[in-house]
Amino acid sequence: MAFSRVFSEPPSKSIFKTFAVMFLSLLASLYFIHYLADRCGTCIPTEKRQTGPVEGLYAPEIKDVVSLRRKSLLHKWTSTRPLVMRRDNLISRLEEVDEELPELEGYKRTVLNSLDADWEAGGSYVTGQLSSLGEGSKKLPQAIIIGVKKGGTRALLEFLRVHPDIRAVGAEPHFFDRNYDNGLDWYRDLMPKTLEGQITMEKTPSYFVTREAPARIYAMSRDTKLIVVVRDPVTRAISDYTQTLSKKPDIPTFESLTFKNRTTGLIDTSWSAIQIGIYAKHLDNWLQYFPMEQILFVSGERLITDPAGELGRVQDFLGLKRIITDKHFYFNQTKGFPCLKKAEGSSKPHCLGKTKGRTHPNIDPEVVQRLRDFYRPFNMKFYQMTGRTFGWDD
Ligand SMILES: Nc1ncnc2c1ncn2[C@@H]1O[C@H](COP(=O)(O)OS(=O)(=O)O)[C@@H](OP(=O)(O)O)[C@H]1O
Repeated sequence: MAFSRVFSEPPSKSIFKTFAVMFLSLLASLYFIHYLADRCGTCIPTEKRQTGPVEGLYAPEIKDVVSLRRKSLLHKWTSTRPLVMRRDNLISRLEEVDEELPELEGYKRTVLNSLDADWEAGGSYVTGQLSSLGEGSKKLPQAIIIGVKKGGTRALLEFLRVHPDIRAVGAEPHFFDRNYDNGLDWYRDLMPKTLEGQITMEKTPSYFVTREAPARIYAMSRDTKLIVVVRDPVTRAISDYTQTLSKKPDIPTFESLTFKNRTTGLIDTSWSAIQIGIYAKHLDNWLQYFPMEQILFVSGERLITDPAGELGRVQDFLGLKRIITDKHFYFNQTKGFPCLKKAEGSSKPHCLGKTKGRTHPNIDPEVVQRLRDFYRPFNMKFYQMTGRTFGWDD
C-alpha cells in the first residue's frame, strides 16, 4: 500500500519468510491429503457432518473403517502440531501472512480455495439452500464489504453468512487492488454458487483505501452495493499496530511511529495505521463513482454491543428479510465479544478466532489524546457526509 512504512530487518524477515513458506507448503500438503481422503468413494456422507469440514476433522462420530483410518491420520496431525485450526481462524492467519509477503499469493490462494471448496461441500447440505451437488451458478458479487481494515469486517461477514439468501467467499479475494489483472472470470470463479435470489458477497477491507477500486467496481457493475464497517480511528490504528506487532515484535513503539517529530507533535499521516482512519478523505474518492445511498456504513462499535441491530440495518440495505436477529447471538464472557449460537453449516456455537479481539498494548494517554485531536475534524466531516454520528468524539 502506498502509505505503508517499510521496517527493514533483513534477518527476521528472511526467517519469517522461510517459516511462512514452510507453513504454507505444509498446509497445502495437508489439504491435498485431506482432499483426497475426503473424495474417496467411502467417505462420510455429507448429511452426517455436523460442522464444516475443517471443524469436522474433530468430529467424534466418525464410524466406518475408512473414516477411522482418516481419523487416526488426522489425530496424528492434530496431536503433533496445532495445524488443524478452525476455518475462519486459518483464513485470518493466512490473510495476515499474505499481507506481509504478497509474493506468496499463489500458494495462499491454493489453500484458501480448497478451504472454501470444502466449506461449500460441508455447509451446503446443512444450510439446505444448495444440494450437496452444489446447484446454482457462480456470479459476480452484488454486494461487497469494502472496509475498513480492523473495523470488524470478518465479524460482519461471518454473521451475514448465517442468512440463507447470502453466499459469501470466505477468503479476501483482493481483486480490485492486487489481482485486477487476473480479470473478471478469475474473480467470478472464486465465488460460491448461488441460486436465483441469493446474493453473492465478498469482503476485502483494503478496497476502501485503494484509489483505483471505486472505478473498477463501477466498471464491473454500477449497481454494486457497498458496505463499510467503520470504527473509532484511534482504536482502529492501535488495532492495526497490534496486528503488525504480533508478527514483528521488534517494530518501534506505537508512540514513536505516530509522530513525524514527537517534539513538534506533527502526526505522521504517511503511516498507513494513521492514514486509513481519515475516512472522510477516502470516502470522497468513492463518491466520485457511487451515490451515498449505495454505501452503507456499519458501526464497528455497535457491531460488538448490538450485533443484531447492525445486522438488521445491513439486511434492510441488501433488500433481505430480517432473518438474523437477537436470537442468533450470545455474548461470550471469555472472548469478550458476541458470538454466533450456530455458525453457517454448523449446530455449534461459534466465536471468531484468536486473531480477532486481540489485547491492545497500553498507549501513552497523551499520544491517544493528540490523535483524538487530529482525527476530530475528519470525523466531523465524515459524520456530515454520512448523516450518522458514530460517537467517537463524545
Ligand atoms: N464478534 C466479534 N468477535 C471478535 N472480534 C470482533 C467481533 N466484532 C468485532 N470485532 C472486532 O473486529 C476486529 C478485527 O477487524 P477485521 O475483521 O475487520 O480485521 S481485518 O481487517 O480483517 O484484519 C477486532 O479487532 P481487535 O479487537 O483489535 O483484534 C475486533 O475488535
